[in-house]
Amino acid sequence: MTIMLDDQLPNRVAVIGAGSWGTAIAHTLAKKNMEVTLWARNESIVNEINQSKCNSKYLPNCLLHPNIHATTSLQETVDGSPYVFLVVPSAAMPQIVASLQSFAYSPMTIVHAIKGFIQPNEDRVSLYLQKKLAVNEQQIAVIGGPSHAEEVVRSMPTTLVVSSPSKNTAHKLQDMLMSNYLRVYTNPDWIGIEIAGALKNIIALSVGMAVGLGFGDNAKAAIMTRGLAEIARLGIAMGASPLTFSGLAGVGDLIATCISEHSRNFRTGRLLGQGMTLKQAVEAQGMVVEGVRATEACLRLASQYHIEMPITEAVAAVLFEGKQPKQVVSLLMDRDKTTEMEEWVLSSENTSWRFV
Ligand SMILES: NC(=O)c1ccc[n+]([C@@H]2O[C@H](COP(=O)([O-])OP(=O)(O)OC[C@H]3O[C@@H](n4cnc5c(N)ncnc54)[C@H](O)[C@@H]3O)[C@@H](O)[C@H]2O)c1
Ligand SMILES: O=P(O)(O)OC[C@H](O)CO
Repeated sequence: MTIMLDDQLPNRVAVIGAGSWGTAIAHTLAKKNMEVTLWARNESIVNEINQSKCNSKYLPNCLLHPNIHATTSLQETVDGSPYVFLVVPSAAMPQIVASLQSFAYSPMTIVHAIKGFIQPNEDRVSLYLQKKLAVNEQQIAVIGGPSHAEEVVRSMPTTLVVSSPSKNTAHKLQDMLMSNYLRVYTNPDWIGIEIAGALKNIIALSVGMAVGLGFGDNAKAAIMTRGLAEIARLGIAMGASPLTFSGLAGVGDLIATCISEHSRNFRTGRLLGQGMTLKQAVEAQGMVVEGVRATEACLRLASQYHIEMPITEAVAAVLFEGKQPKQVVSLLMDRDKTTEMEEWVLSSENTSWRFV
């Protein structure tokens, strides 16, 4: 394996967000000999990380690398760091960005690992960063792919995908993150990676509901497959490459999220299927459930781009219209008959295999 030598990696990096994924990314970078400053908004989490090398709320029973120093000061976190990893829930972004603006932060490279859109305009995170910070697209990168923090922090084999309009940045990130248990691919389609990462959470909610209702593997496979079809339809309309949806950020992350006990989205859906209210099911996680906000954002995007998204609509009916998961099954099963190939007809110039 050709991996960049330690002296070619930055000495210092910053990670904003000490939840599960921010902490796991900080640990990963620290293990590659980088000094990591990790921002948490909560003083008790900062103290626990600095004193006991633990983040017991988000990653219980994990010993974190000593190269991690936590702080509640955002300015201290980013000062002198050429790479800033942004790993907070999408809902926290306006607040974080406003704080960065308050000390006229001018970043070198921002790498985000956020799987959601920024409301009220349903911006992709990279677009939001360009609008709000003094940063051009060459200075932004995104991390996607099937990656539960709980497994990464335990050095369990995992793949990620990184993307940036700057090829150098993508390759640098690949070197910064890659190790004998973490294999990192590059992919030039950062639009597709952002969209796939946000939308798979909606499908995981839906698979969770099906499991909560007692349905079987046929239903899970159907929702994942047709879910991927609707993710790809919207993604392609928004400028993504169709190929990304068959890659790690697409089908890879969809599988990891829809089948895993680690997934907060899957577990929330399952509790909804078992009869809990949305509030109860989300509170039971104690962590972010990005799929709820993504459903709202996705419905607006689907309407803007004139894309049919029946599974997302069914999830929205449960989340926001008080419908029971059992009631929306017929919304999906009783629709007009159709062809499986319709998205390709929409997306391809190749007419040789169309049913026309
Ligand atoms: N957990 C994973 O395995 C994983 C993997 C890949 C991507 N992600 C994505 O990473 C992002 C962060 O998720 P996470 O799993 O680390 O979340 P989490 O729920 O584990 O932690 C969220 C962190 O953000 C903080 N936070 C919440 N609201 C905030 C606010 N308004 N301002 C500042 N901080 C706030 C919380 O205190 C907490 O430290 C999400 O978009 C998620 O989809 C998560
Ligand atoms: O726990 P979830 O549902 O937010 O999913 C975590 C990651 O995105 C899986 O790749």
